[in-house]
Amino acid sequence: MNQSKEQRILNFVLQNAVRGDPCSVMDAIDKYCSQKEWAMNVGNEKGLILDKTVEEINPSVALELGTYCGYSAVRIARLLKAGARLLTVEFNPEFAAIAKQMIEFAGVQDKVKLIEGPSEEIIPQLKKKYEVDTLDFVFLDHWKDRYTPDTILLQECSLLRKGSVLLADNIIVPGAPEFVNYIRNNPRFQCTNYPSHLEYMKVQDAMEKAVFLG
Ligand SMILES: O=C(NCCCCCn1ccc2cnccc21)c1cc(-c2ccc(F)cc2)cc(O)c1O
Ligand SMILES: [Mg+2]
Repeated sequence: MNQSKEQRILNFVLQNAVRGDPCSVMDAIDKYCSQKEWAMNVGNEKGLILDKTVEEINPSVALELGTYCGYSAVRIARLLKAGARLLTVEFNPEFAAIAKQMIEFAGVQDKVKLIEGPSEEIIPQLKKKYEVDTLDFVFLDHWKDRYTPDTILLQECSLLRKGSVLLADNIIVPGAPEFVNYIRNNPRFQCTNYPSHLEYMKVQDAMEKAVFLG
């Protein structure tokens, strides 16, 4: 049974990165996906925007929608203070299995809770089943047509508080036009656009930050 691309990425990390060193894991994934096989990790250029946003907020509780191979989960978790945690949601069981191994190899497993399932099912469970009060930070990187309904669902579930920060990937490619329209015209959010490039490509992309005003 021939391997998936995601398994090849994990194997490259296991052979080329240093166990317990998150940066070496990120570097190995970026090296493989820029030189061998493209993959939809947030990458190092947009990753720096993600880093700065996480460092600015210093979240106690963060949510990621769209784990994929775990690149951004490792990227976020490495910056979290003692006792802080990242909940990351992945819909595809194969990707979740790869991400679990990636997160453990990077040594950030104590800060990360990987949850398998669709966001519309998981978000309503966060308070009771996952003991979340409110979310300090949310990274949107899953189905682009779920960014808006899930942002609405987060509000309906009282998971956002004054100052909660959303950061959305792929505003240009593949694009999230409905989300951009929703969030920029919503008086309860203060938005900032961060032009960048599609991971590993010379193609324009952007991230959108939205601060919930309560
Ligand atoms: O599609 C993208 N990501 C989403 C993958 C599927 C998410 C599924 N999923 C995960 C959790 C979850 C929870 N609930 C419901 C569904 C859920 C994506 C695509 C591109 C891209 C692709 C081709 C191209 F030519 C250019 C760009 C680049 C990116 O950076 C991306 O992020
Ligand atoms: Mg993305």
